[in-house]
Amino acid sequence: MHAERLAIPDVILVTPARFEDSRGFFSETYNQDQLSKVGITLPFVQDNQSLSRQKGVVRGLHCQLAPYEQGKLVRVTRGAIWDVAVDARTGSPTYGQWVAAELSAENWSQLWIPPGFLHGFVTLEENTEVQYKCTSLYSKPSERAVIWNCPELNITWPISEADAVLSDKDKIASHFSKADISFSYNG
Ligand SMILES: Cc1cn([C@H]2C[C@H](O)[C@@H](COP(=O)(O)OP(=O)(O)O[C@H]3O[C@@H](C)C(=O)[C@@H](O)[C@H]3O)O2)c(=O)[nH]c1=O
Repeated sequence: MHAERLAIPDVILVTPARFEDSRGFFSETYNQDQLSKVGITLPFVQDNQSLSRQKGVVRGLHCQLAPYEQGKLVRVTRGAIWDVAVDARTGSPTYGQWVAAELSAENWSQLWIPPGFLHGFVTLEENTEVQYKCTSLYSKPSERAVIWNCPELNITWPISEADAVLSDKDKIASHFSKADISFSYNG
């Protein structure tokens, strides 16, 4: 497994080894021991999967408030996404900043997004399947959303606004400063 800290160092791009042979490949897609060696130690309690039929589907930017804040380990098993994490931890030196990585069934990378971040992605291919492990259970009342193209965040998305396909909920999401989202930062 290869691990790389991104410009916000608490966000980690991990790429499990893939053993190819004439049949196809084998890969350990989750190994608690290897992840804990690179600092991903929180236990996961829920696995999610979504399918987006179109290219340009934007999901996000989402989070759940404390005590249901979620760390997420995101991967793609079909297609490709541009995956974005926004630091929403009050007091963090990178508060309000974002990082992104392309995750695909081909590059086999996974993005670790700790609790205290907003998460969102856009699909780069049709029929993209995203799977992610979460450190906290779903809590509908705790869900918050920030508009994907919030000018305060200035995220570089690889699609035009006209091509974005959003849920009704995500279309009317708030700006970052109006969303009333606050997470603690523990250094
Ligand atoms: C997130 C979630 C949704 N649901 C239900 C609620 C709703 O009826 C349906 C679709 O939910 P949404 O429209 O919120 O799905 P989606 O827009 O894919 O939301 C997801 O986006 C990405 C970016 C994340 O990071 C996730 O945590 C989650 O917020 O699924 C659950 O039952 N459990 C869950 O954990």
